[in-house]
Amino acid sequence: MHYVYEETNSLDDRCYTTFGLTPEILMEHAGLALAHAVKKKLTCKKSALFVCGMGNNGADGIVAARLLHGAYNVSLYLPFKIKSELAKLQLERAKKVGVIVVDELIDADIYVDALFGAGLNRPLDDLTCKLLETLNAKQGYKIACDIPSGILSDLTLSSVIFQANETVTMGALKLALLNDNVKDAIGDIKVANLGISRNQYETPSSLFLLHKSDLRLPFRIKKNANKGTFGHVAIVQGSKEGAARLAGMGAFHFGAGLVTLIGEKPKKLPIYLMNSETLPKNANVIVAGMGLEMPFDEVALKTLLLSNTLPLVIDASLSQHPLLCEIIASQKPLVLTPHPKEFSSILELTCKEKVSVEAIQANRFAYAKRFSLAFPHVVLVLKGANTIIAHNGELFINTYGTPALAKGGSGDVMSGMIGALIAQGYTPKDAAISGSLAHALVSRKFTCNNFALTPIDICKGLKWL
Ligand SMILES: NC(=O)C1=CN([C@@H]2O[C@H](COP(=O)(O)OP(=O)(O)OC[C@H]3O[C@@H](n4cnc5c(N)ncnc54)[C@H](O)[C@@H]3O)[C@@H](O)[C@H]2O)[C@@H](O)CC1
Ligand SMILES: Nc1ncnc2c1ncn2[C@@H]1O[C@H](COP(=O)(O)OP(=O)(O)O)[C@@H](O)[C@H]1O
Ligand SMILES: [K+]
Repeated sequence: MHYVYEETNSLDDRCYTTFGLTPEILMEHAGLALAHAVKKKLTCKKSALFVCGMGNNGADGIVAARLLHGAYNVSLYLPFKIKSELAKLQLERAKKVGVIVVDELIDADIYVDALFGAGLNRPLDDLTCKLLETLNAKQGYKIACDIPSGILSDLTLSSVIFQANETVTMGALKLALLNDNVKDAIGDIKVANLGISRNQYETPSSLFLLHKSDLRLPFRIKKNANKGTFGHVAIVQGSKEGAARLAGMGAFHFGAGLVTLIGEKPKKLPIYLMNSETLPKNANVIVAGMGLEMPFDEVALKTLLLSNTLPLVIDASLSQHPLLCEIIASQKPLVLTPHPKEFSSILELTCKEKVSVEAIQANRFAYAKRFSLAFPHVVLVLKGANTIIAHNGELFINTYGTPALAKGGSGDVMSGMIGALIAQGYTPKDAAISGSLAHALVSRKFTCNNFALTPIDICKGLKWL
């Protein structure tokens, strides 16, 4: 996993004060990384246009244009009067080496957005939005310098954002690139070294971007084993039977030795899933909430969930029921797996905070972090295009999910998978991280049309991870 930062100015400052680097050294490296990314897409016949703003983001673009000029067909477009001293200096240098400055948005094969970066602290005005719209409408490969213009430093968005195929971000990963609402605008992210290795540039952070290598699959190492070795997942069945069945399949396919659905005998049940009216004695985790329609027998459910010490995975309707407060108050090991609407209910129930889904989605990180600090024993899996696993103030961000997962039932499967890992001895936090990663990575394994993936495919795909 890699650290992620709300802001990187303090990391730049540390380079100056601790390592004796200068803003110019950092900028030369930022420009070099940007030039490198442009060069990869430029053949001798192709052209690149650097659209540069008035600040240091623009200055990075000017440096990159200077580095490429002579060997490649590049030009600069500067729609605003240059403000920053460094940008003025870089422009002077670029002109001295003969970089062409054009006075309109000309056609090119590659467009570089170096208009605004980390300094964008208020929404763009109409004129700039129009400029971005025109730029977005152009054919060609699009590269954003540091952050696509239009994403503000506080994670709010302008009405238009540069739509990048690729973002070359300076020094370290920024949280602003990882919110759900910019997933379509950032393209692939590359992190540029700024004259010092990334390890040295970075300081510890409580925010992490998960990597494939963080996935720990529940391989069976022990040879002298039996089904009991791999745990028993109990899944509470609701009136919508299919949901618990999918969770059960997710659990079984992800290595649980035994899986029992608790409730009336369902009409259809995969042959490997068991059914019981009561909690099996050897169950070691309970998964509940999916398919549970109100009203349900609250007293019976409360007894089932709270009259034992088993860890819980709570999903769907239970996120919206007052019983959740008692579950949290019980201090049992607990994983919550809400989507944003369910998380809105959780916040209202537990923090007495009415927060709309839109407000949550605008800054998922802040709400997830606040909740996890308020309830440090709870692991929150806030689902979305980029799922967040929050625990005691730490956020782990999983960006591997794809829209193939946007289908009824895929969340049920993931809750079952997390239950399976807890049953096999993972801590709730590790189970949430590996369960979420496996769920997302499976969606990338299928080469079928992405509209066709089903929750059952997710279960089946686990065997190929
Ligand atoms: N040492 C440094 O400072 C480094 C800076 N770097 C680059 O510098 C960028 C940050 O540069 P700046 O701080 O100059 O900021 P930007 O270049 O992102 O923005 C320029 C200026 O625009 C103004 N502004 C903010 N919102 C606006 C709006 N809605 N409409 C019009 N103007 C607005 C602000 O006053 C800001 O200073 C980074 O994103 C990165 O690309 C890199 O070169 C690495 C080193
Ligand atoms: N666009 C997307 N990109 C990545 N993952 C997605 C996307 N849409 C949905 N998902 C994932 O699919 C799952 C959907 O879960 P959920 O909304 O609870 O569905 P259900 O309750 O029907 O099972 C979540 O894990 C979510 O992160
Ligand atoms: K930019």
